[in-house]
Amino acid sequence: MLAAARGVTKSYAGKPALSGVSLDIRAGEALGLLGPNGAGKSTLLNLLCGIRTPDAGTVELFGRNPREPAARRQLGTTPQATSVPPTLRVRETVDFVAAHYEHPVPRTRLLREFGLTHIADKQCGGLSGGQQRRLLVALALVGRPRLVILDEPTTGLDVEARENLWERLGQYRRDGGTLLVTSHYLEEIQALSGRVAVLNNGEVVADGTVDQVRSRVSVSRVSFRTHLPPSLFESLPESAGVTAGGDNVVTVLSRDSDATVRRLVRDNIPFSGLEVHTASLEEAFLSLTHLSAGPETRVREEKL
Ligand SMILES: Nc1ncnc2c1ncn2[C@@H]1O[C@H](COP(=O)(O)OP(=O)(O)OP(=O)(O)O)[C@@H](O)[C@H]1O
Repeated sequence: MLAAARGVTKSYAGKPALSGVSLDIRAGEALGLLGPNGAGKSTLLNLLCGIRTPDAGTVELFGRNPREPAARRQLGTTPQATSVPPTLRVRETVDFVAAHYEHPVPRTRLLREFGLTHIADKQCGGLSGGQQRRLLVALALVGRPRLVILDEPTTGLDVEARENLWERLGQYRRDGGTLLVTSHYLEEIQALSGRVAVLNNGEVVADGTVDQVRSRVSVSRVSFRTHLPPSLFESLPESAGVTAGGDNVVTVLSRDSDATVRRLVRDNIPFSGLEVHTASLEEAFLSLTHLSAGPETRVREEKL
């Protein structure tokens, strides 16, 4: 195990951000940490990186207290709020960070892998938000860390840059690296990781493979065509959200699709074109964190 939190509690001004959180990060895995805004993801990462200390419980990094510099030697990280030095050039910044490590990735290779070669001579302050983000992730990897912890690495990147970044992180993992990453883009986490932990209100509400998390909530999409108003179906006891599509198609995100179908028939609901599908990870996640009981748009949003 490379890092762990055990029964960790952390409050800010008396308001709990984490309440008894336990999480192990095992060698070689990619763990996606998911959760709505304010769930406690950044707080947990900051504890694991030694930026903050827990009020109760213990945090370990490579078997040590993450506050010890020696514990962080094999850690690569990009906290959410980090910025690059505005007057240094990209290549100078890479060289500066690389100088802290015994066997850094050669600068030209790192810049090439992250698509930064053409801006090597630019001052960091003149980079776009997306270029800065890419540079920060490159810097997290320059020291060939055994564990990389990234807080929302793809925020502000366009689709192509996001894909490139995940490809690069996938390569890091195939090379034997361990990755802990938060993201609001569930599809990305799904593609990258074998394991997902879901945080909500400072507690781990699910932890397992993508399939396990999905089966734990076993949410299905029950779609059918009807002239009745979609809002009518929000009150179904097993409903975790309703969306209305074109052509009078209503989709109920159901925790028990059999019960939903039985109810439609029993209540003589006029419907046609019934389809039942397993929900996406995103929908399962929404159901877990009870967000989906709200307006229908929430179910459709790609970004949580
Ligand atoms: N420095 C701080 N001072 C006071 N409260 C804080 C501080 N940092 C976080 N919090 C609070 O702790 C809770 C958890 O915040 P945290 O940033 O860990 O969540 P998060 O899951 O990372 O959210 P996001 O996805 O928005 O980054 C929130 O209620 C937040 O307002």
